Amino acid sequence: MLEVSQLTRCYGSFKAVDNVSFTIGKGEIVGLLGHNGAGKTTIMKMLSGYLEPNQGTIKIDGVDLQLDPKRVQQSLGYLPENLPVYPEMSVADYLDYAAEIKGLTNNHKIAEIKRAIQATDIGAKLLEPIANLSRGYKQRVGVAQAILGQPKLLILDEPTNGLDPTQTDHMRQLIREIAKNATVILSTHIMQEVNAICDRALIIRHGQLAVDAKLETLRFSHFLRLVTSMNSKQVKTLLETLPGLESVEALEQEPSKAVKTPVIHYRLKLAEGHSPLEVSAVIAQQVVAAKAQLYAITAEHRDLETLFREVNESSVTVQSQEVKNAA
Ligand SMILES: Nc1ncnc2c1ncn2[C@@H]1O[C@H](COP(=O)(O)OP(=O)(O)OP(=O)(O)O)[C@@H](O)[C@H]1O
Repeated sequence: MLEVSQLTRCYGSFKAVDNVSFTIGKGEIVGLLGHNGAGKTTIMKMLSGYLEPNQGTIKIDGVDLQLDPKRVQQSLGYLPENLPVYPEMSVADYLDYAAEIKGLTNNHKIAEIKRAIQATDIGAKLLEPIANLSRGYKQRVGVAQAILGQPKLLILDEPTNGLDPTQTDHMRQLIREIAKNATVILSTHIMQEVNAICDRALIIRHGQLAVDAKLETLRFSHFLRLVTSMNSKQVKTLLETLPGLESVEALEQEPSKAVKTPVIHYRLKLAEGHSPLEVSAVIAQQVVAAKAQLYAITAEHRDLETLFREVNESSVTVQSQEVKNAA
């Protein structure tokens, strides 16, 4: 659906976006994350055709944005960070104007405006001047103009910026609804946002793509929890030979001999490049084959805030295997 290849953009001698490549499939909701100044808005502006890259290409459904900007722009919707809304215009007039710019005409235009009003629930505000709207309603008007014409790709720059918790909730529901028929890329520096609505995260650090992975992959840490009746000596012997494991740590005291079937918790560190599911399956087989009790084996979950901090403070880079394979 969206193919971005080696995208680079400089402001004077400063490289704001540096050789960024990724692809996004149909129906995905992808979060573009990064600290203030990381380069998110610059990427969004290039994806929307508002800003030209110095290098690289952007293709939507195989069509190059630079070679055929009009055609590509008709299939995308863009909510910019700062809405270019005209304060003196009423909501209805503004949507009519936005629909004309998108090339919509006659009955199709009217039907599309109605659909966008309904989807964003702004029917009660149609005759209000935009200047009188709350921040949340302005944002909804911005989304309404972005979804006119049923774009295949929706680019949302900080869609919940400045919204209160209720408005944020509404906006997230709306994005999920829109994603049923479109691919969505949204920028944010709020990790809960990504947790709440995205399938995948791209983390930008100093203009470069540091992480491109599905959320389910990012949430896995490199640790497994094993609960078994085996004592630590048995566990170490059994698991020593497993290539997928780096270390084993017993988390609880060995029980006294008086207890018939001990229950011992272990934390196992996965070796680099090994999938938690794969290694868990092998461990489960080994424990059962040794005729010991297997009470539980689970992957520890990592919180995304920690990952985000690590990525920004160090040189952590993550490219998940699924994403690489899909590319
Ligand atoms: N028009 C411009 N001229 C010069 N420098 C710019 C311009 N626009 C952005 N920059 C710089 O490029 C870098 C990336 O900016 P960008 O707005 O893309 O970051 P961002 O990740 O969207 O940040 P934020 O989260 O604060 O919105 C920043 O260092 C910024 O100061």
